[in-house]
Amino acid sequence: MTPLLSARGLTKSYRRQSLLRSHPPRQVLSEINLDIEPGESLAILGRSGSGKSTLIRQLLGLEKPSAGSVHFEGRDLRQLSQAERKEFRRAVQMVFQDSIGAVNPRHKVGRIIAEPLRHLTSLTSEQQKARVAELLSSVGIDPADASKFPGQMSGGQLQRVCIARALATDPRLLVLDEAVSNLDILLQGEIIDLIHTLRQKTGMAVIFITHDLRLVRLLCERVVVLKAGQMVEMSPVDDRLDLTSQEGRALQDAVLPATPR
Ligand SMILES: Nc1ncnc2c1ncn2[C@@H]1O[C@H](COP(=O)(O)OP(=O)(O)OP(=O)(O)O)[C@@H](O)[C@H]1O
Ligand code: NI
Repeated sequence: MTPLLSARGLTKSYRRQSLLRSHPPRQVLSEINLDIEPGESLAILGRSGSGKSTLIRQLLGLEKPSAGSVHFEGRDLRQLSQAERKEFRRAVQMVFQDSIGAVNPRHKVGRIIAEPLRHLTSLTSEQQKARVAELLSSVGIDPADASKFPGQMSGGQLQRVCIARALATDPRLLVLDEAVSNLDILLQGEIIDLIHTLRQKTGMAVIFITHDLRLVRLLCERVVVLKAGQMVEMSPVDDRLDLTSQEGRALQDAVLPATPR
């Protein structure tokens, strides 16, 4: 089956600006090869600064890689037609870590969630309103809050608004970049149940960027470990989650509670 997304030789360097002298560009992703299969659930682990968000920005066509390519259902992102790009935007949705920065503070919650419906679907405004109410309820927010501004919502509520927005177009791939880590445990459970149900209902694939190995074990079938921009491990996830690479083991040991001495 054709992968949803296929990265080959994905490399990214950033020019380091400095007034005094020019530095050689810094390579932060090196030669990543990764396929995302329809319906799968993949975790991307790695220390802070290891390249997780940079990898996602390349995979989602939000940035141009310095080398390598990304294919969406077999089509090179660089050669998508207008219509194919619109379909790509509809099918692949993302929730960023920083939801406050991801919304327009002057737009009401209902308009924020309806954004992708307006640009990427042909729903009438009545149908959009109904879909927004359905989405708000599905993330545990009162549909009446559609008339609130972001400034009237808590951080956790806003994060759920962003998750609702990402789910608005029934995506085939949802990317969550540390998107539940700052929700309280109860809310995390509700969002994880929602994603689990959606995956069963619609076959939606999910990529979790997370430091939370509990989440990986609960929801993911495969895990990729990044270290300084390189993929150092790709393993299946079973209930034990036994990472094999040195970096994977270090991440695992770092989070397991120290065994009582
Ligand atoms: N626009 C940019 N310009 C220069 N360097 C960048 C840019 N974006 C990311 N980097 C660098 O690339 C490396 C990877 O950053 P990235 O945000 O992908 O890490 P991460 O794994 O998502 O980290 P975290 O877990 O803290 O979110 C970091 O060293 C970062 O400083
Ligand atoms: Ni990140």
